[in-house]
Amino acid sequence: MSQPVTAAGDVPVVRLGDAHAALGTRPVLRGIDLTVARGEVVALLGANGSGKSTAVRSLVGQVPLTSGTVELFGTPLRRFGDWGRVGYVPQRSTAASGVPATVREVVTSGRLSRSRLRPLTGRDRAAVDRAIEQVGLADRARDSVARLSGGQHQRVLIARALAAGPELLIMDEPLAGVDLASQQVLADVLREQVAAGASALVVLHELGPLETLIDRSVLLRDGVVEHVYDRTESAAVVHDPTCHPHDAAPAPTTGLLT
Ligand SMILES: Nc1ncnc2c1ncn2[C@@H]1O[C@H](COP(=O)(O)OP(=O)(O)OP(=O)(O)O)[C@@H](O)[C@H]1O
Repeated sequence: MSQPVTAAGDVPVVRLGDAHAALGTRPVLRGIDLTVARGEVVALLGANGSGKSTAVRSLVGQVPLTSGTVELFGTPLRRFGDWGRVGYVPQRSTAASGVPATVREVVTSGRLSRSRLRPLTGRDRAAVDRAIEQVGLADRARDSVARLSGGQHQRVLIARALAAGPELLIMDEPLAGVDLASQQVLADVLREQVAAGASALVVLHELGPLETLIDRSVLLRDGVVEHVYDRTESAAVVHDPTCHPHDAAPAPTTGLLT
């Protein structure tokens, strides 16, 4: 299985090693190895139920591993506390809530990991404004999130993740059910973040406008890594009907694979 080549001493920003996890009694991750090198954008692909969300949720401590290791920036998760370095965009359906809050309030909550509960400074407020601008919602900052479209709501979640100035973005299906304009906003934001040195792990069903940004794609099937595709293969894998991650078809056997 190909893994990214990293210079000696260049610690991956994400490392899952032989990760096992269960939801209830059901084993969902069955020995996953996954790394994201510094500056890399990795897509996590796979059919519905293959374990993608569980894998990313294990990285942010929402699903405990039954065995194996999780490291962020070279630190085991249990000792990792520098959450300002990580921007997490959960699946929108799980993040939707009935709590009335404005766009600015939701995005500001993403800054708390940096402000560490002290009163917000001018710098904090500027970071929040910048994140809202990055996703093109400056004119909606005072609106209740309840009044936003699905795509706009997704942009709010992305801005919340950006507010802390993260070095690593972990995003769970950020394109799902989102209009094309919002998909393009995400692509532009991600390009900017990567140009500034950030890394990303993105759960996707389609690469869409993110296609040119993806360095590697990791395909999960039934809780294991089935294949890792490099940059050139990644675009083909989601376009090839024989290995579309939506399909529960057998392992791809086309010329894509090496
Ligand atoms: N709370 C739960 N208890 C038991 N099983 C669960 C629970 N939540 C999810 N599962 C099951 O765990 C498996 C993996 O779920 P997961 O959400 O990680 O998959 P996924 O690859 O992200 O799927 P999708 O593309 O549909 O979001 C699925 O079969 C799902 O039905």
